[in-house]
Amino acid sequence: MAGESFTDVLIRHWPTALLVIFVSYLLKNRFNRGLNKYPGPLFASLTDWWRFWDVYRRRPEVTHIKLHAKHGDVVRLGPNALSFANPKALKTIYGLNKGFIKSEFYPVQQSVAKGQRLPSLFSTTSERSHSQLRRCVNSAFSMSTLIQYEPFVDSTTELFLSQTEKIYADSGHGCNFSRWLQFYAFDVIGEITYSKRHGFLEENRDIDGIIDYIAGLFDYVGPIGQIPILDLLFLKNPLYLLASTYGLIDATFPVARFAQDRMRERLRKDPSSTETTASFPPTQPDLLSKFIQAKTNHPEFMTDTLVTTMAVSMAFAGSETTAISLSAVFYYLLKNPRCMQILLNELDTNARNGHFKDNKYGVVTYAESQGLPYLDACVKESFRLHPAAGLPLERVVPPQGADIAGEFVKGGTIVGCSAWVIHRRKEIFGEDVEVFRPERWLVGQGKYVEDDKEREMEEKRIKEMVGVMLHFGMGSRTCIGKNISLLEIYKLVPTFLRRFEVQLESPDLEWKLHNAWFIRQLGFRTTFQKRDLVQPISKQLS
Ligand code: HEM
Repeated sequence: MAGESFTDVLIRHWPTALLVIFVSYLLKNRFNRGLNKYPGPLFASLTDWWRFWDVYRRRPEVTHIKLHAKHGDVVRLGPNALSFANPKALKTIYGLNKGFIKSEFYPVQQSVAKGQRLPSLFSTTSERSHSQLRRCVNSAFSMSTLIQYEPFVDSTTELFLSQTEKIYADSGHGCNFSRWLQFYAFDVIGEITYSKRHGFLEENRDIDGIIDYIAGLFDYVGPIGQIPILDLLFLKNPLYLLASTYGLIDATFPVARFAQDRMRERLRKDPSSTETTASFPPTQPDLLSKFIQAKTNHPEFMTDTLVTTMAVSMAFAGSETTAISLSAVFYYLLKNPRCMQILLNELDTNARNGHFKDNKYGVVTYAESQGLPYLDACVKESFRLHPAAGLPLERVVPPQGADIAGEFVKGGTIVGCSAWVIHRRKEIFGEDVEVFRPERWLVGQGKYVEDDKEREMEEKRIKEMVGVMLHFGMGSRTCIGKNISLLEIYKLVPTFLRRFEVQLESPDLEWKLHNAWFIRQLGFRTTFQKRDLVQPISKQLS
């Protein structure tokens, strides 16, 4: 034994040595940055595989709600990850200039074209390039620009209505409504971005498998994003990307391919440059034309690759999320016939009073939809109960550490809030947080309020609810496409309900939720019957 070197001892006792290393690793994780003081599942404090497994089982939002109900406002979800349920945490974690950056969860979502990662506005963790890019493209998403996109939404909406009538209402066939709404949302984004629909609605199928591809990617992103380094073994494997760069395999995402084709159609090569300039501007400015304009305005920053990335990320960030939110509004209305009836009354009364201009096809303008308070309450209530993003929006605490809702958290810790948890805070939203009750968004809860003081208090109550809603995120990384999605939702819901009577195929069945970062709904099947469009009284009299 004497004279035996340390290496010899290690080799001879390798099982014990491995065990010691493993236990030390777990203990290091357990006491990481002093996070052992926070409650949560024991396994979560030892390894990120706990949250990987939880997300992989597809209902992590239920776990998060239960954990916060059991342990309170701060729960440990990983060796280096905390979830906050206190709405006071929102301002610190997502507030402007607070120094919190997106975690490594986000780059897992980067798409790939010709072997190159495409860091997008959504997925970049660099605050510097994010703010530069956001400045370049912000105006394309402003409220005042919105009006330019309305004709695109109208044209896809008219197709959606006629196809619904032809394929479902006339035949009496049942419809996978969430899928049908996915086709709608993807086609609208195609039209707003490129003035060209992907063609899902025309053909009633997932063309080039684009929708299933994106769904599969989100299925991947959810769990892999809990241990982001795993991404280097799979989709961002350096060898795979290298092979793709040299054209040995094609790792280009189908949505990226669609975008590249549209870019080629739109652009011509400037002979004096390797970059491109716009050639065939569309008659109606679309997002792509605005991104190309941003390149002309900011040549020092915007490149062709960034223009393509912006276009691709519109489909990634804007289609599934909008489809999910549309499904939620229809589903909750169908499950709550009382609310559906109030909304139908609101639509029919307004139609009789001549509020809507289009009484042939029933398409409601965005401006008209803003005069429908019960519709507004139903949309807000759906966003509250079913926010599309189903995981905490992760951020990394700046190096100096930060005080978050009364807790000092060390720099480098991953922190976040989940909209599914925040939107169920009883002190903000009321005791009945699990109930779909649009009236909570109305002054006086839908009853007439005479007293000014009471009205003021009611407005304050609603403002407080609005202030903590996290469905579009918050702060500098808040959803840039919010106005576009609201344009779609506020137009489609009333338009569709004017034209069709919607029924659940099996009223007693619940839908099934599938949390793949965004929470898709499965098994939401409906039937449609044509409704006679309610006409203005003036027209009926003449
Ligand atoms: C109801 C529909 C939508 C929902 C619920 C939604 C939700 C969100 C959320 C929660 C974030 C913040 C993510 C985070 O902080 O981690 C976000 C960011 C973003 N969304 Fe949306 N979104 C919707 C529609 C859209 C649309 C239609 C587009 C594009 C046309 C879009 C493009 C983006 C982009 C580019 C970002 C990143 C913004 C940035 O970091 O500056 N979204 N969205």
